[in-house]
Amino acid sequence: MPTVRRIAHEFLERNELTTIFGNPGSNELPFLAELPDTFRYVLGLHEGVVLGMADGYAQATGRPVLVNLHAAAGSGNAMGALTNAVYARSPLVLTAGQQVRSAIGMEAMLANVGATELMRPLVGWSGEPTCAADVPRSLAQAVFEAELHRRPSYLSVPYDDWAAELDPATLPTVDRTVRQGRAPDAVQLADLAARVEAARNPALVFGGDIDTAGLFDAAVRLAEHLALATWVAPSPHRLPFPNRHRLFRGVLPAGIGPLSAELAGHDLILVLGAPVFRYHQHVPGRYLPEGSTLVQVTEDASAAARAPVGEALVADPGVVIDALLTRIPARRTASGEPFGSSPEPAAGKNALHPEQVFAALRDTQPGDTAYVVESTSTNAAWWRQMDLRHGGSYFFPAAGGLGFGLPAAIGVAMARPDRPVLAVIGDGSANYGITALWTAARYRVPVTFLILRNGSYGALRWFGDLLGTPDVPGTEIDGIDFTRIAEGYGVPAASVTGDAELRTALKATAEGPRLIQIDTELTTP
Ligand SMILES: Cc1ncc(Cn2c(C)c(CCOP(=O)(O)OP(=O)(O)O)sc2=O)c(N)n1
Ligand SMILES: [Ca+2]
Repeated sequence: MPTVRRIAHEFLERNELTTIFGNPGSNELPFLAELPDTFRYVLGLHEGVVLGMADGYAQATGRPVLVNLHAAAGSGNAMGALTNAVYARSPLVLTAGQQVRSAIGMEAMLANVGATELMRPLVGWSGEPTCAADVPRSLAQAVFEAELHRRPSYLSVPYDDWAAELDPATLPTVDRTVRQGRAPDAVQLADLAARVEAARNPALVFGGDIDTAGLFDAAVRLAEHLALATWVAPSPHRLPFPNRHRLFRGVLPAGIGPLSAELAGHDLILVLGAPVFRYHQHVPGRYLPEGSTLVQVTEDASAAARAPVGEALVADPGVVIDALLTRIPARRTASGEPFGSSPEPAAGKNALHPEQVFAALRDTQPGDTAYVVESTSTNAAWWRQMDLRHGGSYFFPAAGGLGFGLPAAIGVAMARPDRPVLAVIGDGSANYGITALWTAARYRVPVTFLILRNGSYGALRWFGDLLGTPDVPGTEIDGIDFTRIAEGYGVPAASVTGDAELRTALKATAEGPRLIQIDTELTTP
């Protein structure tokens, strides 16, 4: 009779979960034994890195991804990175080994006490089978829960279950398929189209889910068809619309009052694929401008339920975009070049200004480069200088949890070997996932890691001023040499100064991973 392990491997293979991101302990070895050759195990040296790589991979493929962690200690290490995956709506399937059932209550070593509660409220579903015979079904449920709700799930399995033999005839079927469709009905679509048509001055706001769902080009078609001013929702973890498009008006500010002021004059605000909204620094004010109404279209029922303002339609934004394109006559106005150009970059005094660094990226990197960005004081400079015109071009930690950038860049590069991948990482952020450099070297992942070294937690210096606490400790991190750290992990590295040296380094090609360190001037986000 087949073992639980073999049935589980067969289920995972059938559902294309054959890349496992993990860091093992003794509890996990019985699951990892006898892995079929079709599986690929990607080792990360810290569970935060494991989770970040899986998040990048899941975002770049759009598919559920298997993660294998070591009991409570490994699961706990992954929780920071897990907050990003939750808000990126990445369908991760977290599995962790557990002590044998009879040793959990006595809290023997490596017992994951309260395992199903450990990862809540972050995961959507969490389970630990009550017997070996329920492991295959539980694994299937963990996969389908993650895929249906686009929220990580967590499965804890006692390590002696995997070798148990089962009679397949007695098993709940694990070759099920589970699909969902969220198409609004004809009346809902007609109502929405009528509201957009009747609006005097509607505005579009696209969120990161538009890019995750592969709707970047559809968003451009809708904006151009309706000739509407278009924003990106605040705190974007993905770019859903070309940031140099003539209809693009910017990333909305992440304060309640400033966001509302930015949309003044628009009587209908149509939000597609975003929560309403991912505010950040608390700047109170009206949620909407006087006389404005808001309609949110999202697949994320929880985001719809928790919004503080507006109406929501829980539906596939792609279906709604298609419906608006067919139901509303085109309003094409100005023709000509749809894209504008970037302004002259601000110049640094003692080191390069981040705008100069980003202008160098724009001028030297291929147009389809996928950028993984985690440099928290340079967002304004980034959007002023970059010219991103393709879907899947921008990834940022969705919950602002640092340690995403280095690992996620590896995950994106593994998922998309057809696209160049470049990580733009602050010298603060780099330390939270630095062990990812070993994985990049070990698997020869062709990523360029660009470290912006301003010697500080720049964003916190800005927040300190904003919050009236300018003299707080713990924001200076000068003196770190990432080239020597990178070399220690096996990644070739160079430190460059000045624009010309940076451009020369960026134009060079590399077979595997490489790190470039550049000193930059401290700026405000
Ligand atoms: C896991 C984690 N720890 C701490 C923080 C707090 N934090 C920290 C420490 C920031 C500074 C990041 O510094 P950096 O060098 O990466 O980028 P800048 O200098 O451009 O801000 S921004 C921020 O929110 C965080 N977001 N996530
Ligand atoms: Ca910094």
